[in-house]
Parts: sequence; C-alpha cells; structure tokens
Amino acid sequence: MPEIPPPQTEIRSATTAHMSCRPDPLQEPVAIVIFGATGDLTSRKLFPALFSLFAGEVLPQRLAIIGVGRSSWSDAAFREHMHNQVAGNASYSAAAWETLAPRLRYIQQEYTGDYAPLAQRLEEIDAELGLEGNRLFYLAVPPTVYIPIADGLGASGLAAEDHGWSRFVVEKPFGRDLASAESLDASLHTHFAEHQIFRIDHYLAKETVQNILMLRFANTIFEPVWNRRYVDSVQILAAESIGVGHRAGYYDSFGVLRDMFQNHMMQLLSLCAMEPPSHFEADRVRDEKTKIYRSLRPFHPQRVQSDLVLGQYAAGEIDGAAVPAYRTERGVAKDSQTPTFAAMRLYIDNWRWQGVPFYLVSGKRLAAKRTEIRIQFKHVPYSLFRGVLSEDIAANSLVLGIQPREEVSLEFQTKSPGAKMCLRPVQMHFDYHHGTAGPVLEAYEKVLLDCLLGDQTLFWRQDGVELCWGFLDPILQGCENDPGKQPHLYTAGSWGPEAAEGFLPPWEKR
Ligand SMILES: NC(=O)C1=CN([C@@H]2O[C@H](COP(=O)(O)OP(=O)(O)OC[C@H]3O[C@@H](n4cnc5c(N)ncnc54)[C@H](OP(=O)(O)O)[C@@H]3O)[C@@H](O)[C@H]2O)C=CC1
Ligand SMILES: O=C1O[C@H](COP(=O)(O)O)[C@@H](O)[C@H](O)[C@H]1O
Repeated sequence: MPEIPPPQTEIRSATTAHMSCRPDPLQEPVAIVIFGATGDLTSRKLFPALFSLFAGEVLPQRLAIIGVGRSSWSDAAFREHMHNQVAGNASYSAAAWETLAPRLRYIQQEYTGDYAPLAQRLEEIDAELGLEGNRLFYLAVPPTVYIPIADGLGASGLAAEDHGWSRFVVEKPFGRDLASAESLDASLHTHFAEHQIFRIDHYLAKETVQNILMLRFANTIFEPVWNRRYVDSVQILAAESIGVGHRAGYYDSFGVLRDMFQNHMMQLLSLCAMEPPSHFEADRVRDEKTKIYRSLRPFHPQRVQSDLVLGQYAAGEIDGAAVPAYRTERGVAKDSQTPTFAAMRLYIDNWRWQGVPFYLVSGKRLAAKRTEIRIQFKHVPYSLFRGVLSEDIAANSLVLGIQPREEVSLEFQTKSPGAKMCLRPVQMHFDYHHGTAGPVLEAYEKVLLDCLLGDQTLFWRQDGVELCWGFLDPILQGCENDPGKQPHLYTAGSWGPEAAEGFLPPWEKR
C-alpha cells in the first residue's frame, strides 16, 4: 500500500511583492528623549529596537537618543549601559554602534522638578546636531510620574510645536479605572493636542495582529462566513509562562484584568470583531473598534459569577524548573488576592455577533507562552456520512498564531486515502516567516517607527480607552467587593484553574 502523506499542507508565498515592505529610511531629523532611561523597558525593548532601526538604516542620520532620569549617569555610562544591551544581538554591528554612540546623550532630571535646564540642554543638542526642533518624548517610567512629566514639558515650552513637532508617547496602564483614565487624559490635554499623544499597545505592532485586518479584508473568502451564522465561538488566548518578575510592585495592585484585558485582549477582540473601515486610516480604523467596545454586553453581577473565572498561580514546575507561588514572589503581599489568570466569556450585542461567545483567556505561569486567536466554526448542519463514518465530523477552525510562531492555519476535513470513507483532519498552514524577504520588525521597532512617522493607526484613542474601562470597572468592582470571588489557585505550569476548563476547550491539546 502506498504511504499516506502526513496530514499537513503547507502554503507557499505566491509572490515576492512584499520586498517593498521594508521601511523607507526616515529623513526628518529628530531627538528621541526617553524618560526612565535607566529602567527595564528602555534596556530590554526600546534601545535594542532603536539600535536595530539605526543599524538597518531606517533612522535619520541627524538624530539624538537622549536618556533622561533621576540617576546621576554620565553620557559615557549611558552609552556603556546601552552597548551592553545590544552587543550580543543578531542585529549588532560594530560599525553601526560607532556611528550611533556619539548621538547618545544623558540628562539628569527630577521628574517633578524644574524643566527649564532640560529645555536648555535639548536646545543645545538640537543646535549641535541640526535636529530642527523635532522631539519624541517617550515615557518609560512608572505611571505615577506621567502627569508631572507632562506638566514639566508643558511649563518649559517643550510641548509646543512652534519649531518642529513634539510628540508624547505613553505606555499602558492608562489609569487604573475609568475615573483615573479620564483625569490622566485631561492632564495630558492641558499641554498636548490629541495628534501629539501616542498611547502604546505593543500588541498592535505584532505582525500577525496587524495581519488580522489584512486577512479579513484583503480576501473575499473569509468575510462571508465571519459572523454568527457560521462562527460558533471566538477564542482569544494570551498565555505566558513567565511570572511577575521585577514588576511585582505594580502587578500586585493591578492584576491580570487591568494588565492584559483592558488593553491587549480588547484590541485583539476588536480586530476580530470590527466591521471593515472605509479606509485604512487611523481614525477610520479606530472608529470601527470603538463601535465594538460600545457593543460589549455589560457584565451584570450574576455574570461575574457565571462568565468569569479568576486564578492565581501556586507553586509548580515549568520546563523542569521549580517555580514559586505568586504570593511568595518578592514584592507580593503574602495574602494577595490579585488574579494572575482570568477567563472571561463575553458577548457583542450587534447583528454580526449576536449570541456568539467570545472567550478571552490570559494568565501568567501557564504551561507555555502562546498567544493565538481561534475562530471556531459551527459543525456541518447535517451529515450525509452518517452510518458510514464512525467518528463525528469535527468543525472547521481558523487559528491565527501570534506567539511564539506567527502563523495562520485552517483546519478542515478530507477523505483519508483508501478503500473506505474515512475522515482525515488536515491543516493548511501559513508560516509568516516563510519566504519573507527581510527581517520582520520587532513590535517596539514598529511602535517607534510609527511614532516617528506620526501615524496613530496602531495606537489607542482615548474614547476606546474609556469605553474599555467602562466595561471593566463594574467587573473589577464586582470582584474586589465580593469575598466569594477570590481567585482559584492553579499550579504553575498548568493551563489554569480547573474552573476555567469550560472556557477554552480543550486545554490539554493546545
Ligand atoms: N518593562 C516592561 O516590559 C514593560 C513596561 N511597560 C511600562 O513601561 C513603563 C516603564 O516600565 P519599566 O521600565 O519596567 O519600569 P522601571 O521600574 O524599570 O522604571 C523605569 C525608570 O523609572 C524610574 N523610576 C522607577 N521608580 C520610580 C518612581 N517610583 N518614581 C519615579 N521614577 C521612578 C527609574 O529611573 P531613575 O531612577 O533613573 O529616574 C527607573 O529606571 C511603565 O509604565 C510600565 O508599565 C509596559 C509594557 C512592558
Ligand atoms: O503589557 C504587558 O505585556 C506583557 C506580555 O507581552 P508579550 O509581548 O510578551 O506577549 C506582559 O508580560 C505584561 O505583564 C504586560 O504588562
């Protein structure tokens, strides 16, 4: 008998048109001013991304990367620290470093202090390097100092756009509830106009996340079935194997709902559920996302019990290594009730999605790092193979893999070769990296590039931020005021608490 080929079909790239996807070199001179330059985000993400863009000849030649912080670092210490962050990277080039290093400067600054000396120093660097007054202020600092920094920049004239542009980039969290998000926004708008404010969600810069809109709206075959008639459920999973690390102080007062759901999970949800915008343009795209947030069915108190499972990791093992319980992590309260896991079933009250459950699941210290979106289609309405097939016909699913592999796979049924009518589930599989002409931009490279281009398409707009807080606030209050809603413990290295099993079946096969 001939050997049956493996049940996997690979799709190859049909064209090399994506060659033109390499970013165009930026011409406009700029000073990139990073507040919190001595911190974790700058070291691990921002500087490596900037270095990679510079080595790839995307950043302009007339450039300064200016670290700002309370620590008394010198330019030399800043350069040495940043060099250590990139020296071992694949994109490292000694020649690029030699060219970039003189463009790195450090300025000591109290965040609540007088910003006149900072403004003066920026003027001097600007004049020295010919930066034409363009400034990107990136806040890689704890959210408690967002407002003092905005105030300082405003008071010293650095928010004004009289000579060149001035942009203000903030990391999440944008507040910790609706009221604080509104008040943060009001403070920022005292000094900056909306077109100057870039609210980052680095998930939007991940390749496969951007691909959701391309897949849906650059093809005709998916959209006709992308609705309640054919879709049984949509499952959005963002699983992490890491714990809270050095961020316990922040995390223990925020928890998974504020840390992952208010932002990344809501963005993934809206990209899957939104209507096609009339144009791929920042406000048209964000208008459609906003409509989804407005259509979220509110969580009544009973639904906090039935449609939400919270968890917190207990000690366990991941990849053969022992992992401590959340409550024993440094910086976490010994009796902490902060959830590190949540599984939520929500509904979108509009014509397209009426009755279709969306399952959102995210947690730390789970069995693996995996972010994916599964569009689970309905079963065939009627089987003409009854009595012929011994097994049930599995429903189709389309899986958009975001991490660790960026891929798309469609699962469907075929006949197994042979004399009998036997089912064979197969996958059509597209690996995002297959046939790619150039390196895929890392998320922070894309974020920084778009900030420099002034393109807000992949950034939050304040109405979306507020609508998502408006949806989550009653849930958070319901959980925090209900002693019966304490998180279920789950073993680190598992797929979450047993109580969540019904939310994203079947866990073990993932
Ligand atoms: N790290 C990450 O992976 C991610 C971080 N973020 C967000 O980015 C921002 C920065 O995060 P991260 O780099 O981890 O933060 P860090 O805790 O490393 O702090 C960054 C810098 O801010 C200054 N700083 C620290 N604590 C205080 C304080 N209480 N008051 C004033 N300044 C302080 C310090 O610089 P100095 O003392 O020199 O002034 C520090 O180096 C946060 O808003 C975070 O939520 C978002 C996504 C991922
Ligand atoms: O914003 C955050 O995201 C990370 C997960 O990001 P990823 O790109 O590694 O998936 C998460 O660990 C962190 O708690 C959260 O603040």
